[in-house]
Amino acid sequence: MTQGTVFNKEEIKIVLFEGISQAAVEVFGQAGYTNVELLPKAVDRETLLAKLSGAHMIGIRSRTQLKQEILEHEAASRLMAVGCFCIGTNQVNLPVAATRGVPVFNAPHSNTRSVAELVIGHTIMMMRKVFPNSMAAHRKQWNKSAAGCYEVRGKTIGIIGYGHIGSQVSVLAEAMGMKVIYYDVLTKLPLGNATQVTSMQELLKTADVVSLHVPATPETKEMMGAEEIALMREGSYLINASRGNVVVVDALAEAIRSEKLLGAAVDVFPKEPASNTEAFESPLVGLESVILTPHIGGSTQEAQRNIGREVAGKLINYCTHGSTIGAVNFPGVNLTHSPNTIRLLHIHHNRPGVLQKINDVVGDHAINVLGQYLRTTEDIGFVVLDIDAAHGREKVSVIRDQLSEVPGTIRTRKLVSDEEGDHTILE
Ligand SMILES: NC(=O)c1ccc[n+]([C@@H]2O[C@H](COP(=O)([O-])OP(=O)(O)OC[C@H]3O[C@@H](n4cnc5c(N)ncnc54)[C@H](O)[C@@H]3O)[C@@H](O)[C@H]2O)c1
Ligand SMILES: O=C(O)[C@H](O)COP(=O)(O)O
Repeated sequence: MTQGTVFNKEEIKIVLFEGISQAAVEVFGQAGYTNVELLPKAVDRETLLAKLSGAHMIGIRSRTQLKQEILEHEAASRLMAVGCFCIGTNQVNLPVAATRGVPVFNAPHSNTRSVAELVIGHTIMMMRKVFPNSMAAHRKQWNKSAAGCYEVRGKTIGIIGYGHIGSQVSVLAEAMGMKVIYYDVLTKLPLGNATQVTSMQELLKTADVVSLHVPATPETKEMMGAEEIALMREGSYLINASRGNVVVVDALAEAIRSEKLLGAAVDVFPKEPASNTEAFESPLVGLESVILTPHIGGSTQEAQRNIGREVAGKLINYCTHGSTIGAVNFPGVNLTHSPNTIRLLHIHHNRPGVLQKINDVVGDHAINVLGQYLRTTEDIGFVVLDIDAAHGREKVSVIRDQLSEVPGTIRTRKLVSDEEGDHTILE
């Protein structure tokens, strides 16, 4: 019989990469998770593997790539959950994480306002040529001129992707007197006086400023190439604060050089430096009507603090209670305290017969099951069994061992609660 390894909360190893907010460490600490290492930046592959070794949970932002090779590496064998302390989760191979029994959590809302504000800032800065004039002034050159400078009032902003960020850009842009049109693959409720258009082509032909707010998917990869830029109005502007590979950067650079576009603002790039010490390279470097920002759309104190709290909370809920609410690659089961129970988590491939086998194992033992939960996605099944602690840990360990033998099992975990129902020990 395998008893499994017992970990108290303070033994759960948590590594946070990429300068995640101290607020996360505080939230972990308040919940009893004190073994937290906070690294200031993204690390190279070797350091990543070294830090992963023995880690139960890790936190990353957009730079750390958790590819199949990393997730399947021996160093990641203890990895129980991943927190993306940002919105995007495209840096993680989500299906592989799921089939390793590793739920991935993110913060889908916490930095959206920060991005929307930056986009509005970019819009005004571009249309008033603030950056080239400011840089000239720093060189002691006085460029007082109205040439090529415009108010945003009365102009049309075209938003591609009307989700959490796009819709907030819509509200802020309208408050400044802009007309808002948007294109989305889904029918979205228009906020204020915004209007949904039926094709991206229509939007590109109409808008004075085009702002991209789509996720990184195979469909959005290079969705703004030379052909699409050619459809844009002469002398219009493009903003990309979504993901770098949504735009073909060479095509954008060419459109700026030919003055087809009067300006652009770009916060995300197909290739971004892994750390602040690495040089930034892009075909857009040196084009002064392009505002370049180093992927700082969500980089505000407010956003980072909120993200730190939100994602740390989700990881704690998973570790302590097995709750997967908010996971992007896993069936969502909302679990809380359950006094005097031993909770078994069974993660399995979602294929016919697994559930029957689980029930057979449980049925073979005369036990009092206080709660049973099941959620599935297309690929993954997640069963939670709350067993009366009166049956004792030994007996439940036998059941766990048998459940681990069920064909299709990915992973099992055992959480033992105290009288208050806090699952303090993980085996
Ligand atoms: N620059 C930054 O620092 C920063 C910060 C946060 C988020 N982001 C990025 O911003 C993007 C949007 O974030 P969000 O929170 O608004 O996402 P969201 O999921 O709320 O919204 C995305 C919208 O895009 C739509 N969409 C998907 N595919 C599309 C397509 N092919 N054509 C048109 N519309 C499409 C969806 O239907 C959805 O409405 C993501 O890529 C995210 O990673 C960047
Ligand atoms: O996906 C996100 O939330 C943004 O791209 C921000 O990423 P960051 O946390 O690496 O700044």
